[in-house]
Amino acid sequence: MFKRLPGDEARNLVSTTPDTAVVFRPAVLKTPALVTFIVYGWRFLAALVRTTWRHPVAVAIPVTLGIIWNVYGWPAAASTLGFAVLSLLAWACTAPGSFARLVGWRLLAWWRLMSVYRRHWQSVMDVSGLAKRVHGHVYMPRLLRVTCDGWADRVTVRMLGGQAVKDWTDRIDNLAQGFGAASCRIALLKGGRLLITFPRTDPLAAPMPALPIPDEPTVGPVEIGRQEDGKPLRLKVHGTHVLIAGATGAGKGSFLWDTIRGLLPAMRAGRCEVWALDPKLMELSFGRELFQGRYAADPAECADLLDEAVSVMQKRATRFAGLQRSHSPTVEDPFVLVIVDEVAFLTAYQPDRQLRQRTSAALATLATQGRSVGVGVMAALQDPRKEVMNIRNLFPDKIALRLDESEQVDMVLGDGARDRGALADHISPVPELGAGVAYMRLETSPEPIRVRAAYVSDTDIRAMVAYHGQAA
Ligand SMILES: Nc1ncnc2c1ncn2[C@@H]1O[C@H](COP(=O)(O)OP(=O)(O)OP(=O)(O)O)[C@@H](O)[C@H]1O
Repeated sequence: MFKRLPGDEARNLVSTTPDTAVVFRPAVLKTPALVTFIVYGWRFLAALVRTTWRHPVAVAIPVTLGIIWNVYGWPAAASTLGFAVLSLLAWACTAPGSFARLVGWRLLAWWRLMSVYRRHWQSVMDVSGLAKRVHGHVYMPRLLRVTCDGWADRVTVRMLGGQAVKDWTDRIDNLAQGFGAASCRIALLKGGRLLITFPRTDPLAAPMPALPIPDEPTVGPVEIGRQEDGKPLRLKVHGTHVLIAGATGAGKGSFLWDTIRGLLPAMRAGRCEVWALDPKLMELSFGRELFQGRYAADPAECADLLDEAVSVMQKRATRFAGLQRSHSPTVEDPFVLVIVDEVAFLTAYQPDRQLRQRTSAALATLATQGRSVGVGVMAALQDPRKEVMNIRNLFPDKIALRLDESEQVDMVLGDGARDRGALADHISPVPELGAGVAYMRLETSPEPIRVRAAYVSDTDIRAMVAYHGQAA
């Protein structure tokens, strides 16, 4: 039915309305053969120039081999080809890193471009509604570039004029399924250009054991796990406040214990103190010796401890005023990290209204004034609604573990985070697959990143207590 017919036959295709009153007959215009040749010749030339411009190496190889064949005969061309292949193999075996960077990922990118993205581009754009039809003409977003690394394909796209980033973020599922990936992320590169990341593998699929305790005392970003691209996950705690939200069993405890583990040498050296508020009595009590008396579980004691932190903060602010604008941890003025597990117990579920208000006020004061004087807050909670945690916006860095509802993702990570690919409500509830997996949105980078915290077991916590005790 859709076969192209020569003009003479097309002219005879006649269709009518059901009552045969109106007859449709296609108009056939005869194009001179010369015009057709010129058009096809021009298109061929343009494609040749475009291909040479875009893929100079890929074009140079067959052209060089062709010249050698022509001048010296086919055995010389075959030997050159064999020598080149063997050299590449030797390079790949002896220096796989540089081979992958300079050749391997480029070849893979070309292969993925041809076999996946260019092949399915039109159909995926059409079906997902990203291509537009105006007066019978189809406008297609342009596929500009594909690059690869060990983790993902990164596809650069030019949007259609008039399209918004939201048009694309609304279709991340269509794009991922269309190109055979499990998920995808979308980021704006510059006006009109998007970078779409399609992960090929998942380095976070298996749980990670606890990381070694660092050798050097540091309060700088502490390594607590791995990022989706396989790079180490370093969490900044000094000079910020961190909010961690996740349903029960999502693995919030891992983030708390990994952070304490990373700070342990600094704690032992006296340059960092962790103050623990553990209203559930289940999480931080296990290593309470580490907190050197700054541990509270009873709500009234928690409020007292928070007031003490506020007083430390205010005294420092008075001393620092006019002398320094940022804090460097010392034994005299250590970095104080106030960790609050299940903060909602204190700010929302606490029946004593006065205590509730005192706790909320102290937390808000710390969160607004603490970071420049070396007092940080790391709070964990299950329910991120505003009624439960009305100061969640005071935390510059946010982590969303598995959440029960899709609306909760933006409540934790901020507006638009889920559209940008932070599918925290899709994280698996199976502990081996999903516990400790989270999306992070940092103050310094609005794009959410997928991460997994290492699992700190009870044995690891006991070892941490022993390590800390050695110095005392
Ligand atoms: N990083 C991790 N990797 C693999 N498994 C983990 C990780 N963190 C936790 N788990 C598993 O998930 C279980 C629940 O973890 P955890 O108690 O930390 O969750 P939670 O979010 O603190 O839950 P709750 O709010 O109920 O206390 C743990 O017993 C452990 O088996």
